[in-house]
Amino acid sequence: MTPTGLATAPRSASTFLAAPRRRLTADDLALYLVTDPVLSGARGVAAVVDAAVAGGVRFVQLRDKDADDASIVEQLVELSEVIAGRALLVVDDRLDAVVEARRRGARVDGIHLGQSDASPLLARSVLGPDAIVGLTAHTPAHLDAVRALPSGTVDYLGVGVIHPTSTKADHPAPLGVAGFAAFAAASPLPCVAIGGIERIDVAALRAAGAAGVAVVSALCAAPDPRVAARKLLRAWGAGGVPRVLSIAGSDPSGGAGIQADLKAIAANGGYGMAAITALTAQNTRGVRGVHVPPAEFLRAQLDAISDDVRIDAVKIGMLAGSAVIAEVGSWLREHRPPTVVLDPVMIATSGDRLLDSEAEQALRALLPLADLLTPNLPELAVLAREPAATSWTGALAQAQRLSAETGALVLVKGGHLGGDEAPDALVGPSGPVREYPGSRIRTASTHGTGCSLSAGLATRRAADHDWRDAVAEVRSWLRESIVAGAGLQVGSGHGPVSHFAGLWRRGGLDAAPGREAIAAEWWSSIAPIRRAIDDLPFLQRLADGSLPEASFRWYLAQDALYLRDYARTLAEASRIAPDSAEQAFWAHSAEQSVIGELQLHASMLSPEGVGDETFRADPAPATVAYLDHLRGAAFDGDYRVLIAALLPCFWIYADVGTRLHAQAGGDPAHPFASWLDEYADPRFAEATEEAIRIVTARAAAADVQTRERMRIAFVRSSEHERAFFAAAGL
Ligand SMILES: Nc1ncnc2c1ncn2[C@@H]1O[C@H](COP(=O)(O)OP(=O)(O)O)[C@@H](O)[C@H]1O
Ligand SMILES: Cc1ncc(COP(=O)(O)O)c(N)n1
Ligand SMILES: [Mg+2]
Repeated sequence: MTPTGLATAPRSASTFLAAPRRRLTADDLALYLVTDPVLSGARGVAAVVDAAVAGGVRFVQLRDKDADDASIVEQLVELSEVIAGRALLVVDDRLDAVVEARRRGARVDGIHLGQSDASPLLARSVLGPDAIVGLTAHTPAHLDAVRALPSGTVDYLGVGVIHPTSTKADHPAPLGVAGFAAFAAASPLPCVAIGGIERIDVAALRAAGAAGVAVVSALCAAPDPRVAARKLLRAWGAGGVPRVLSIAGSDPSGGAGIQADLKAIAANGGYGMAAITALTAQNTRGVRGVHVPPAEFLRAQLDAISDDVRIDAVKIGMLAGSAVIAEVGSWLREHRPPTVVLDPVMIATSGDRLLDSEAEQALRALLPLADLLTPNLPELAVLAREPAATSWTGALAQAQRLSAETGALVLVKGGHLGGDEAPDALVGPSGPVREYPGSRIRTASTHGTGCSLSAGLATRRAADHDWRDAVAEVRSWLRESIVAGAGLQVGSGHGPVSHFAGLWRRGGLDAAPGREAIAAEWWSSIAPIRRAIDDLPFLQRLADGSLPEASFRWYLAQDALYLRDYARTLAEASRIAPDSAEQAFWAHSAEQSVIGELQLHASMLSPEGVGDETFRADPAPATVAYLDHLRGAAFDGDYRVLIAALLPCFWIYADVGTRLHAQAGGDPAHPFASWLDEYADPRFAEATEEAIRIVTARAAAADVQTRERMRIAFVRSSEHERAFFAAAGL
């Protein structure tokens, strides 16, 4: 078969569409926010709603007893924009306001009625069969009245109060949890508990049969409603495995598209679902054909999922063409889950087109609906309508413009820059939020890396992680999976990554890589830095003895300044070490730096006696920068990050020292013999091995975020090592 382009198939006999839609999914009611203008304070109700919805609230009731109808309409219009389809919105009591807000284009899903408000029958007939109608109830007589209504008139009951509360004047006698349980058992409709509910009540109310808990002050008066919502949902038992939907194309070879996404979601701890936008006929060598089923059928897949399942995050991949984009956009506007990651797939790793060129404009319109975009450099350029960036700083600036234009965060992937580095950066409207340095892994197993990255990110974010941490964690997982990809032996082109490499190696999701694997990964992380150090003329001429004496003295004077404070950070590591063997090791290393290495420097700098010339030099910028980095790590207070920052001064010196010593041939007449001997000393090699053992053991025992922070501290120190040697100039 030859490439067919992006042909859309005609509606075939096997395509059927049946779509009875339900108003409420099982857990929309789990955490129900009732707004309060006073408790929301100066930040305002809209800000509280925005944060609470970001924290997982899926049901919002606007309640403002004092506002007039015009103000309620205004507020509904504003809240409907803020919510943007991420949650259902109803209003307390005001039927006319719903009608008017809807007329003005607001999405208002329904109404909540008190016993003395308009009748449920009237509300249902005015708002139509798809609207949500809720009713307050707390007595057996209320239940009898509900049973007398035609079925489908009321969707849920708000039942309370559970505890005495100040947010409802003249509330009835509190039911307590036991009273609620008795009421819910007799009710024909789902019952949401309301009234003075705090986090400690949530589990008991769920056990008592509640369909959800409605809260006012627990969210409106919370310092951060997003965090408060997360905690309440966790207490409800909803904080578990995130449900993640991939909307993407199929890759039958299993390396990219939905197949990669489902593996990436599972490997990162999520439950994966997939709605297929297009089928590709591809393998590791390229794409042979693309078949795009009718967009209405994609919509049927999406509706089938969202009618039944609470979706915590969506990852969007291959969209093929504008019809699919329009369908995804319209679905997203109605059901926007709390997390949306959009990987603007345009061209496959093999170079084949996965998006019609005329669909680029339509894709741009979709971007504001995403929370995070993950373009590679060519895709970034297309979206920004600019030529492709040729430098990393250029790419960051381009990403900043795209973020400002779309309101989404942008993860720029430096993979397409070429060279030894494969950095990524998280960029917001005011510039980079965090950069993630990383060396390029030499491998052909990169098919589906972009798909896997974006699906992993949606999952980690939905599991309650900060975007910055989510990126660090997913990168660490993906790098391990890329390294292991070749071992799968799938295909002869760009092979897939091994999504479960970490799991298979150790037989558990939380298991950390072993010490040796960490040492190997970190050492390979700094391969380009080590190569750059080896290429410095300063070190080459130190080895062959041709380095001018003055350059060497300059270097020694800086190194003396460095060692004095390096010894102090070693002592700090000793001070905060959690066990006495490590405490002794760092204390001994501090002592060695002062009495061993520093005395050598002093004797070479001022042969007359210690102290004379040793610390006279002005510290060079590279010296200051390196020491600031170490002191920053010490100040940060995490022992593990501090010792990771201290490690390159052992490891790189032992490595460079041994090789220079070998090059110099152990010649006692060599002008720099005593310096070369010091760092090639077997005792220094032993100390280095011990330092590597201690640091990598701590890394293996650390959580994945700390491990990544350790690795980054290690890479930064290594870069300071290079800059320090380079500063000696020539
Ligand atoms: N050879 C590699 N070494 C290290 N990281 C890589 C390599 N190839 C891709 N990555 C990482 O995989 C992720 C996906 O990037 P990339 O392959 O550039 O995206 P895409 O597949 O969309 O072109 C990025 O985090 C990137 O840094
Ligand atoms: C169905 C499908 N979707 C996406 C990609 C892009 O893959 P990559 O992650 O390598 O950019 C692909 N090759 N096939
Ligand atoms: Mg890609």
